[in-house]
Amino acid sequence: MAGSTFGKQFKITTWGESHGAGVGVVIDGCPAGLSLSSEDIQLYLNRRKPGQSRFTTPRKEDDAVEILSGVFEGKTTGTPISLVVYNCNQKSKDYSEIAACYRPGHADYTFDAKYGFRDYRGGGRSSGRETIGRVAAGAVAAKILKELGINLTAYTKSIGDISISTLDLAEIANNALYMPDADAAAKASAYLDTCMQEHDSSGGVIECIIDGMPAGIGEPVFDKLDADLAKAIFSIGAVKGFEIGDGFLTSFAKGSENNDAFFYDENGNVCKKTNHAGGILGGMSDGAPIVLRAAVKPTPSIFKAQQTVNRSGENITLEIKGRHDPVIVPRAVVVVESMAALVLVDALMENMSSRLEHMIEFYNS
Ligand SMILES: Cc1cc2nc3c(=O)[nH]c(=O)nc-3n(C[C@H](O)[C@H](O)[C@H](O)COP(=O)(O)O)c2cc1C
Ligand SMILES: C=C(O[C@@H]1CC(C(=O)O)=C[C@@H](OP(=O)(O)O)[C@H]1O)C(=O)O
Repeated sequence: MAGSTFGKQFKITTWGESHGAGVGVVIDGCPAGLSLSSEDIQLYLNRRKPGQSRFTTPRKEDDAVEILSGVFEGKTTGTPISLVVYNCNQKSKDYSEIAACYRPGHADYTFDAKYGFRDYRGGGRSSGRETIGRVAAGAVAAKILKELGINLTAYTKSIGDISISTLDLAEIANNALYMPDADAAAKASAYLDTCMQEHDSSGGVIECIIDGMPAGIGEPVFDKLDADLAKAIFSIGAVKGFEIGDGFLTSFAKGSENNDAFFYDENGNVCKKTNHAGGILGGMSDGAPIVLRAAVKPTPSIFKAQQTVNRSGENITLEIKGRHDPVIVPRAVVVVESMAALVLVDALMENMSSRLEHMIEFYNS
């Protein structure tokens, strides 16, 4: 199975299945000298782990991370960092019927079409559990970014048609939905309760704001910063839409409305009066905050009866059993933040070879 490796300089390979022994990641290309502990990583994993509230899968996992390599005396050594989380609460019996049929909206059919054989337990490799490796690596990337004064903040922007109308950052960690608006969180919770009573699920939108990114990061043409971010975010299961800045809304605007006017601030820095571009122009950061959004579809495994087919050529009615997220959005907030962090670290590393004068300065210093 190819495609489990992401990044060029700061490279990650995730591995593992939802009902296998465990899941994890190998990070290759992390610079030596970063202070790193399992607690740094655990803080991120705790935001993603199952069983956090009535709006997450009831599967009980601590998702406790172990650092197997690459860290010595509390600091990264520059060698591969291997991180593991053991699976402790698999209930594979729930998947005995799914082994012989295809859940609408999940990857069962396409896995069978490709490989002719699949680990059907818990969705195998296509489980949301695969994102543990991404988040563990994202925690390391975010720590590097912090050293450079770059900070990422992600939150739930909407659930169903209930959107935030305030951006109270202190509120994000106060509600189970990671919404920066207590009123919207209360309304969204009531909506999700109704969805759950109806044995249904909901989608929503995640927004991520990145502050402190210097201008000029990202490679023109194929490796544009926005293109790399799009690939990173689209690689998360259940993500069906991606936007930078005004995104799809730019199609309704006129050039005079959409262009962000430049001006010099009192220190002579180039600034913009608005940020419709979402912090990226020509595939390179423009110094304004990078603003991206991901649209997340409703959880495919719902308890409502659904029409599908089995592997014996029959049309059947499927009633899924098991433990599923009634909404993926809140658990995916930290996954989006982590994937964005991975892209930014990689782009910053790539950029170190963009100017001869920088190389001379570095090697002669
Ligand atoms: C954090 C996270 C949790 C998820 N939880 C579930 C779940 O409980 N049940 C489910 O059917 N799908 C869940 N998914 C979504 C599936 O993994 C995803 O829909 C599936 O792999 C098919 O991929 P696609 O939706 O991108 O086409 C989750 C995804 C993520 C990122
Ligand atoms: C356990 C997690 O979420 C799982 C994601 C998932 C899916 O199909 O994506 C299906 C369920 O798997 P299982 O039936 O094996 O418990 C969720 O519980 C996790 O993300 O850590």
